[in-house]
Amino acid sequence: MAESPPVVIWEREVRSLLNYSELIQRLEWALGKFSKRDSAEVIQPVRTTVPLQKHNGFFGVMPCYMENDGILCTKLVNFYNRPTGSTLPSTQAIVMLLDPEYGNVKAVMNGEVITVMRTAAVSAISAKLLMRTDSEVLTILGTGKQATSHYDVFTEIFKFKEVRVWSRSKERGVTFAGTLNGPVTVCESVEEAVKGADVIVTVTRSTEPVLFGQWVKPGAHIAAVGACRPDWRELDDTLMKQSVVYVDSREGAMTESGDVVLSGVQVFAEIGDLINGTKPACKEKTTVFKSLGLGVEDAASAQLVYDKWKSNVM
Ligand SMILES: NC(=O)C1=CN([C@@H]2O[C@H](COP(=O)(O)OP(=O)(O)OC[C@H]3O[C@@H](n4cnc5c(N)ncnc54)[C@H](O)[C@@H]3O)[C@@H](O)[C@H]2O)C=CC1
Ligand SMILES: O=C([O-])C1=[NH+]CCC1
Repeated sequence: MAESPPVVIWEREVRSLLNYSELIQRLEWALGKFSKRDSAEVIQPVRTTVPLQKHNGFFGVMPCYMENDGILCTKLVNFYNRPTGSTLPSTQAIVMLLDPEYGNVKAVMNGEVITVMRTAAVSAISAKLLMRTDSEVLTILGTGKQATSHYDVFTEIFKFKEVRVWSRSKERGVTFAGTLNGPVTVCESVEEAVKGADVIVTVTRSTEPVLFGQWVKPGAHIAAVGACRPDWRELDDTLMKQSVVYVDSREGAMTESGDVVLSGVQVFAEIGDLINGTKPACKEKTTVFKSLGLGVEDAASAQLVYDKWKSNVM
């Protein structure tokens, strides 16, 4: 009912309502709609970001309206470049689902779970579309929250023979390995971790390149998830220039991605173009999927949480 106060669906409940197979389906659907650039399907501007200079962070506002589907949503997200050793969280978020006709907020949800799960699910979609079918080795660079969700979804939906992980500190790598639901090889250096890898996920808070083209096997697929500011990098120019570059949003990449903007590469396609069949998947080439995170991904995920929550309470 329009007058009811918003329901609050928090961390544990959001986690229990989401699973990767449903999330992947919904996100493929949403990314395909986004790339049609049809305003009745999706209106989603590039995220507005307000610098929190004193705290080395950014406040992001991520609205999205899907008129044909009656979904109106916004995420509020704070993300920080915390100094090493800081115990403060690097991402905090809430997601609000609104009634587009009445204008009220229907639900307020924990946004951290949605953010870690939908980001990992979108990277998995990129790998489904762009990695070679004989891929055997997955490498994850970084050992934070996104590293965990990426490990979970990649090992759930693909069958890699080996998963490797690298952290700047070996000790953190070993601790991280102990938290996972499966085996992983902890590597001492990025070069060792990515040697011969078929799929590489970069989920660091680095602002300088950590992954260099000279180390990457030709034909590998890279899902680059960190470096979400125009002056931040995770990948070097060589890697960007030797790869076919896919993004979640062209406008987002040209505004927010240091790896795209500073290397001067051309974006080849959006992931939604692949889903819609309007651009090809160049699997035989080295491919980079530069992920920045979209409001439409949060909207589709939040609607899924809400639909499942409603079917549980009715
Ligand atoms: N593309 C997207 O949709 C999203 C991207 N992100 C970004 O993904 C990245 C990872 O996020 P979380 O896992 O939540 O962060 P986190 O703080 O949990 O983990 C970050 C990891 O990066 C490592 N790290 C920090 N500085 C580094 C450096 N200079 N070189 C190498 N490693 C370094 C840390 O040790 C840690 O392992 C962040 O940059 C975040 O802003 C977050 C949410 C969505
Ligand atoms: O999509 C998202 O929520 C974010 N992308 C970069 C930091 C947070």
